[in-house]
Amino acid sequence: MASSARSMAMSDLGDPFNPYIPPNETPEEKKRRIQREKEAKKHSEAIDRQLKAEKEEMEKTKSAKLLLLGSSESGKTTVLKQLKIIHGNGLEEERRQYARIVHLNVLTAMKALTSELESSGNSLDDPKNEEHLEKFQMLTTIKVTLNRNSLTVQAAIRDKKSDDDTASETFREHSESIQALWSDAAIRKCFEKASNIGLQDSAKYFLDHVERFAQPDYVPTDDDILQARVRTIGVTEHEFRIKGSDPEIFRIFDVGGHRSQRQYWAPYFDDVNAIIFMAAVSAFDQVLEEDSDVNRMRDSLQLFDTICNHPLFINTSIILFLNKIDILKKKIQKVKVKDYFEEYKGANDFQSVTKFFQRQFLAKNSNTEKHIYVHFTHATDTKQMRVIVASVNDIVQRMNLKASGLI
Ligand SMILES: Nc1nc2c(ncn2[C@@H]2O[C@H](COP(=O)(O)OP(=O)(O)OP(=O)(O)O)[C@@H](O)[C@H]2O)c(=O)[nH]1
Ligand SMILES: [Mg+2]
Repeated sequence: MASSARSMAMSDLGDPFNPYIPPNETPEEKKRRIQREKEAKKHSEAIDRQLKAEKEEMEKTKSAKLLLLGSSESGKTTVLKQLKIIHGNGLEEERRQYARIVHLNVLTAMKALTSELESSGNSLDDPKNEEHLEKFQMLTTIKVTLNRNSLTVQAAIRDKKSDDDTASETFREHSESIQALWSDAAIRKCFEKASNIGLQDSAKYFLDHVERFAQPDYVPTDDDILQARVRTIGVTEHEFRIKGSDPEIFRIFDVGGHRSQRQYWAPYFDDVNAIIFMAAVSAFDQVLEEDSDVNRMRDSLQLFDTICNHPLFINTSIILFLNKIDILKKKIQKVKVKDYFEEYKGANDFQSVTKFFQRQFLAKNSNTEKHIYVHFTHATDTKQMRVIVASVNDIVQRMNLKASGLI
């Protein structure tokens, strides 16, 4: 008897919902009591759930919603990566998955160069490199596979499970040939000449580091990830908490800028606090990948016109990032803006050219009340982006104070 009483007391101690058991409880009373306790627990859980939902809703209304918009390759996802470095948990989550994107980027860059060499009718400078060229040209047949792979890479980053390593295997099989070809003067000539052969802006960065990327234990650095290019498909949402700012939570939406992707933007146009519109100022002499009849800069200007004057964005502030200024600086030493924009009468120097493009964008805005903040950016440079991100944060906070009537 004594031992059973003790064992009962011990089991009571372990149950917080059962602090007291009436003595001489009949089985019927026990059943009712357990039923009551179950209901109390259910009720308390429902209250917890409601409180949690209210807290989430409150945080949502206290957060700032920002859209990253712009044409393809303008640098939207790069800015997002910088935000992860500056205000998030860094790039650890995607670091390993990026190895195959880096490998794919190298393959794609060399593919564009060898195709250009072929169509120009020129031959390699060093005949010893012929065997490497032949080996590389065999890749034509798997180009489709590589493109498909770039999409699965993006899916892999999202759901973090994919062991499809075709790109890395192909890269390692060809890394020696790529290095030999990249050192050939005829290939270098193709690189210097062509700005419209499908070469991504970071092609040189990737081709210069092939040896490091080919190491069996290669893990991408932050810079490798910032330079890597994978086209965004669909729209992705990212949340950042910036301590000490008001609001603290920033919800940032990164969209795909390719023309086929723009149809997916509209559902995200409600309750937007600010738009970061990105345009690559260096792209004035390039055409769209999706339509070789359209100049990239003119496409950006047209898109900016649509966004700026969109009925849902009448009062939405726009932060305009005129990006890739590092590439622009180099490019205008050789390429004349007036060859692509006949209306341009100024000098071909950085100050005059950037002023001209800034005016072109601002002229699209038909609402004089609307604020458009302009920044000249170099999105792959973390140091510069720290300063830019801080000033974007200032703008959003000022907007917030204004909205609350405090200023
Ligand atoms: N040199 C240089 N490269 C940049 C800069 N900004 C972005 N890039 C590179 O440009 C390429 C395209 O950048 P993304 O950020 O992927 O472009 P995106 O706007 O997200 O493109 P979509 O997803 O297709 O809409 C990447 O290889 C980046 O590393 C810049 O300011 N300077
Ligand atoms: Mg992107």
